[in-house]
Amino acid sequence: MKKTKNQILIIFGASGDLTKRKLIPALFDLFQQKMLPENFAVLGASRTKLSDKDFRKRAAEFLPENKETQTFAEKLFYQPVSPHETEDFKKLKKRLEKLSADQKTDANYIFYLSTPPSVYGIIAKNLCETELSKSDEFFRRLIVEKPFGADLESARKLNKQLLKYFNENQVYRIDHYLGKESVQNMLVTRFSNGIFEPLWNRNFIERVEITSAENIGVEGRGGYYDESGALRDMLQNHLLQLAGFVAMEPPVVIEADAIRNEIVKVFQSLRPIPEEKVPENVIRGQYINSTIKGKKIKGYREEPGVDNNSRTETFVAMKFFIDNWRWGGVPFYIRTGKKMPARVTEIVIHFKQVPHHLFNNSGEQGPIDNQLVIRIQPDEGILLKFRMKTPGAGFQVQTVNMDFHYSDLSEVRLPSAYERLLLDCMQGDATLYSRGDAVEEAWKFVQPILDAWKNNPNIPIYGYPAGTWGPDSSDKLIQNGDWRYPCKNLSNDGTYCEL
Ligand SMILES: NC(=O)C1=CN([C@@H]2O[C@H](COP(=O)(O)OP(=O)(O)OC[C@H]3O[C@@H](n4cnc5c(N)ncnc54)[C@H](OP(=O)(O)O)[C@@H]3O)[C@@H](O)[C@H]2O)C=CC1
Ligand SMILES: O=C1O[C@H](COP(=O)(O)O)[C@@H](O)[C@H](O)[C@H]1O
Repeated sequence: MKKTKNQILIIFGASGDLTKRKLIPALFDLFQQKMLPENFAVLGASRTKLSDKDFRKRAAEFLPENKETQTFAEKLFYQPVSPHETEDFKKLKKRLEKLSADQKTDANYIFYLSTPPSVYGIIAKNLCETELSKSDEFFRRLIVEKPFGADLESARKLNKQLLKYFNENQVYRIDHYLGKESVQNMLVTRFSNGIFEPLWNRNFIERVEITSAENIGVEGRGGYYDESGALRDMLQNHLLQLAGFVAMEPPVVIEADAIRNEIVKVFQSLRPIPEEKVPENVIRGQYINSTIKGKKIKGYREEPGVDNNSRTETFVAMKFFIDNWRWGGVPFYIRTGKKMPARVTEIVIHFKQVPHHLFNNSGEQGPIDNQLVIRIQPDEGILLKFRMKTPGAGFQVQTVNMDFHYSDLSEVRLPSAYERLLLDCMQGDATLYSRGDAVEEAWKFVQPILDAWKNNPNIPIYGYPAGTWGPDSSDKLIQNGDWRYPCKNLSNDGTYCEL
């Protein structure tokens, strides 16, 4: 087990939603698992004037009411800081010196940027100018929340700004999908088994399908989401990273740069989709009102903070290719959307047909679809679908499942993505964080789509009733309309399901 040095985590934007809903609970879990260093403190920093006591009270909102919570809360402190006030940063520095001495934490600092991205640059600048960004003796790290830019140009600008004040190896760009256990397991599945890798290429794989469906809507984040949309919010980052893990070559070693080098190579091999080809390769949709199980569900345009005439996509599906030796000619299909029938993220590897169909007229008809389904969430695990003989006379065939669920492992506890990522950063491991060049490559791929939608308002945005699998037009993207629908209990009309 790696050693975690004594340190302080400073959260900018600590009065916000992410801090109380994700960061504090993740830290509490680490505390409970005894994975925090012996001497550790959290210093919340945002403009709202709060005392340590107020901050502890807010932080406890998503924690259980017990003695452990009280002990944990004693590690939480607060300092009002406005990103533009240099005086505040001087006070912050003094407070950190005092806190390090009182809590015996040493002057190892992680600065977590959980504010609107518009102030990331000024915070980095002020940290540098107060000499908090570098130290010969102690580590100084910067975690940057998403979104990392809104397009290629702004992402480049942000990278440039941050790298003026911090070195690349100090910057941890968070993509919480990489912190998911089942995403990391993809590396192990692929590279520690002899059976998958020989098949993992264009000779045996017909297509790859990645779905990340959410049954929730924008949940009070209408203002942010309406400026963003599914392409920026999910596809440019989380889903392309998943594609990177599926498509990458084996890294030389399991270390940050070795893995990140392979991811960048995948992104560099993405075949650009020129603006004029966007309509045939990328389908966008927006949920409209509907009735599910007798309950009326609002359409996206009725959500608070959303423009009544909004043309922001809440669903996007895309077909693309990776032009390299391993994947030449294999289509990748990605789709993500809000207000879909279920919360499910999975990767489906569809294998090619057998060269000759011996059992064509026996039992199940139609093409054989051998699938390896990597379930990212919920019910993390791996499913292999293959055909076997139905017991009895003749050669009737049927498809069966070999199904592994993480929950089958006894005493297994899956850490949350934020828990894993925070601990990694505390230990100086950037493997599961995005590197600047990869983020820019991903934006480079997505940029022509943003341009096409901006420059050509005639490209349709299809409505889809809340609670369905997106617009019908997205079916035309994939061969034979053949998306996998990862659902068990379909409603009578065949559109709504629960896992
Ligand atoms: N919430 C979530 O589930 C997720 C959030 N994120 C990202 O995390 C970051 C924080 O999100 P979230 O906590 O939801 O946002 P909130 O709006 O809830 O909180 C933002 C925080 O930043 C501070 N802030 C707001 N405006 C400014 C400003 N102009 N200058 C300085 N500080 C400001 C606010 O505190 P104060 O006014 O006291 O300064 C507040 O503490 C964002 O970048 C978001 O995109 C990413 C993934 C998921
Ligand atoms: O980054 C984001 O991710 C969430 C989905 O995360 P998950 O871990 O629940 O799959 C999404 O709801 C949000 O819009 C987006 O900003």
